[in-house]
Amino acid sequence: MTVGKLNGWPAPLRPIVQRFLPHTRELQQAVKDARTLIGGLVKEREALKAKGETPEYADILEWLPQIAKGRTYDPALVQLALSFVAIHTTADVVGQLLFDLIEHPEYIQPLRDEIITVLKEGGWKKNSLYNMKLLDSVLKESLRIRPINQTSIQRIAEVPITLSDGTKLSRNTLSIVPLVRHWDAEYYSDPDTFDGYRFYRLRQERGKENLSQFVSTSPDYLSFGHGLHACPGRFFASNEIKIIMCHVLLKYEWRLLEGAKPPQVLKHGFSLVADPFSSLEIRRRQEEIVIDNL
Ligand code: HEM
Repeated sequence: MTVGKLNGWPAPLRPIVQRFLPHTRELQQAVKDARTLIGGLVKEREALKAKGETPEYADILEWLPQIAKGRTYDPALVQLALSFVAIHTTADVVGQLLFDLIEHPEYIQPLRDEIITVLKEGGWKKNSLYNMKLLDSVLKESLRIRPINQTSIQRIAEVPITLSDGTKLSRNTLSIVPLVRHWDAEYYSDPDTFDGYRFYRLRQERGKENLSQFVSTSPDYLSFGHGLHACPGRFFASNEIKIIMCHVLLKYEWRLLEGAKPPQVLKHGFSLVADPFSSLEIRRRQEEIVIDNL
């Protein structure tokens, strides 16, 4: 939003305007707060290490020095950037899925049945999440039809390069890869129709099991990018979203407020955002099995 507001100003004025816009001032304050919090944590750890104590932390603050290999970095900015790419994406995917299931309630009972069967058999194990194949398929279909961005891959050529089709890119050229295949009948039959079983069926086909999972990427499915820089957080996101949906599906029912307009995807630049203006009514239901303590 803030970038959008700033881009409304001519480029030479932006360094000046950014000091006065309420949105940018708020963000600058958030960065300051993050530096105080994270800087404090870094100092605390340094003090412990100086005393000879070597507690083990498995987090980005500990990994950063190894990754940086001597380059300078701001731990607060790294943490903020990571939180941004990890949280808003996951939350948006869950939000969109709730809307999709309102539009396609026929998937709700089969999804509940699958969750109950799998969790009864295997409990909360990673393998159980793998076995939620309909949930995996519904999620993948939701993110196929409505990815979080129309262009998942964006790159700047650091050196002049000629692509395999002969296209020449000069240094500093920005290239983007649009997700057009997601909506192309050559790659997906009836591409505009939400088919929650689409990838479930493909997983049954010999040789397509691995290609058709939520976390799989390919030139035909770019919601997580593809190749060397494909989203490394997608495995975590997949497990996280499935666990959230197990709780949501078994414990709640939801619908749009009476008379509300169907949710509209908000287009913001290349971003596609689950309708932030839509309100839902949510009601607790009696779950068939208690999943909290499995
Ligand atoms: C459903 C949720 C998510 C979606 C749809 C998503 C999508 C994406 C996309 C499209 C990219 C760009 C890939 C490219 O440039 O080729 C990306 C990169 C990245 N994502 Fe995610 N992401 C999600 C969740 C997460 C989570 C939970 C984390 C961290 C825990 C994460 C960490 C990252 C990082 C670090 C990159 C940069 C990778 C690189 O440049 O090498 N993402 N993600």
